[in-house]
Amino acid sequence: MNRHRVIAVSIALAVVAAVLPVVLAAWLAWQGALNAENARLTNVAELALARAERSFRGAAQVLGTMQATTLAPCSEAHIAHMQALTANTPFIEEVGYIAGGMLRCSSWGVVQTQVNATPADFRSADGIDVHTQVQPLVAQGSTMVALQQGDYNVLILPARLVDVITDRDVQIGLRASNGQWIATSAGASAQWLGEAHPDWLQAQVQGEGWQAVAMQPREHLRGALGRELLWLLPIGMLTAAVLVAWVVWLSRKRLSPLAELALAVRHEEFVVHYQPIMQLATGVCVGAEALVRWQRPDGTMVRPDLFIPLAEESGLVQPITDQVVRAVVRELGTLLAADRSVHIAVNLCAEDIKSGRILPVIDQALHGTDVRPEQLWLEATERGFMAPDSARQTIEAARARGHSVAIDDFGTGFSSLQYLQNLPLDALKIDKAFIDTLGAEAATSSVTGHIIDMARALNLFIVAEGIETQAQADYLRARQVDFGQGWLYAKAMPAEQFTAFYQHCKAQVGSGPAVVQVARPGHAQAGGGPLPSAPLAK
Ligand SMILES: Nc1nc2c(ncn2[C@@H]2O[C@H](COP(=O)(O)O[C@H]3[C@@H](O)[C@H](n4cnc5c(=O)[nH]c(N)nc54)O[C@@H]3COP(=O)(O)O)[C@@H](O)[C@H]2O)c(=O)[nH]1
Repeated sequence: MNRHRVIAVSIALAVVAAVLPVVLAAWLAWQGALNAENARLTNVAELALARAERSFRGAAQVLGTMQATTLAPCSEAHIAHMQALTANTPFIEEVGYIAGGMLRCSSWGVVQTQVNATPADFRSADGIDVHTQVQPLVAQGSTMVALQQGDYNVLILPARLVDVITDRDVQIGLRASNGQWIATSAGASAQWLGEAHPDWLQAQVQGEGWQAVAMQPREHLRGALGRELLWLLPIGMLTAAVLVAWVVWLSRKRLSPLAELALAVRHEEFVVHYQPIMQLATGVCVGAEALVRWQRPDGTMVRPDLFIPLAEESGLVQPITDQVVRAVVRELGTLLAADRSVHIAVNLCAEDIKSGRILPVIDQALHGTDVRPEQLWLEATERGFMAPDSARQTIEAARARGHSVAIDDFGTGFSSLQYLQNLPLDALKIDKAFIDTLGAEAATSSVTGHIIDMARALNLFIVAEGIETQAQADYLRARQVDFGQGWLYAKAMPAEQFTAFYQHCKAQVGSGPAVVQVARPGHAQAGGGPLPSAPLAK
């Protein structure tokens, strides 16, 4: 993913991270309010049902008591008994005695009135007939519910059945299991309660033979929603803030140079350019230095001095070196196999010189190819040789395989001449900074001569880096410096161009001797003896 896509995806994620928790909090608050109001409404319906069941139980007891009485019907004692039961049983308005289709007497006294012989609306489970719309014969007024068993009935004021303390606009209804409405709270109608109303919440509770219904306007939810939002919204906003911070942190991490470099390593976004190395005395091209470049997906090329330090710091330089080694064999394998006088110098990091990790990697890259180890030179800066014991082991192992080893950027680090003398190196590359001073009358220009003398004393091949002028080349040739590279000859170029450059050079001035020799003499003494894998005889 390129930078722009990462930024676009990060922005999209940040928006989602900011909005989603808040929307979720609002939805949870809505659900919480809905649940709370439904629970409240269910509670009201349960209370109404309990109250109705209590009333019916009381009425059934009264009916049972009256049927068991042996008092003479409508006698004073009989009427007094009905009055006492009416007074002592909550919810009951009247107890009546019916015989021969006439209400003979009731808790009000002797009546003797014809009773409408309408069939009961339903019969309860315990055999009591229930008439829901009864106009009392004695106490004229509101319609009552009449419960009748045998010769007795009791009248109940329906509103009392659902008389639960609740909000004013909560409406309650009670109906039998056959759907027959028995009672509704004040202001509510059975018909209205039986219909669906989208602006109202409804709760139903089923009892044994009865069902209580409670309804309230949805606008009640507003208060409950406000209460839920009060604690859920801050949590949602806090979560959103944490998520947005996390997305920002992730995207910054992903956009960090290190993350980009790690991705480049994973996607193998590196290309190798080759800067020709020339024999100064003859102008023969003897090989090239492999120099890595990072080619980003958008095509831009990143210079190694911009990412190699970070790669070294993070350890990513090792997989980069591996990719360079593989690229060299892949791109120049044919040239190297066809012409043994060509060598390619590969830059190693300090860690690889210390550990020797790179050697089996090179073995594997060369395996199955016709490229000889002698054609791969290994370069490392002075930093790589700071731990002389481990460096010595790696150099010896490399040389035993046939590679030549050079110290790169010589003079810019903290080389100790003592360990330099004791390391079995093949070549020394003089840093461009010293070549730049040649002919400039600078104080450091005299140092260049001393470096050349010292390298010669150690019997090392000398390679001068960054030759830009003919005067520099002339000076170096006069001082018998072996090889040179720099813009005077050529800049680093892709493999194909280098192959063409080499072939052209070879056609003009010929090639050097083979770097692969039949019997390779050992390094008699570090820094002193004959050089084993020299590309050209000294
Ligand atoms: N560990 C690894 N380091 C690597 C690898 N590839 C390169 N590098 C190191 O990166 C540094 C910068 O390299 P680069 O930008 O490629 O520059 C090289 C030459 O292009 C440049 N050069 C050569 N001749 C001239 C010249 O005449 N003038 C001029 N201004 N510049 C010139 O010098 C660099 C060569 O450096 P050196 O390696 O010291 O020979 C650099 O330190 C590379 O080492 C890699 O694969 N691994």
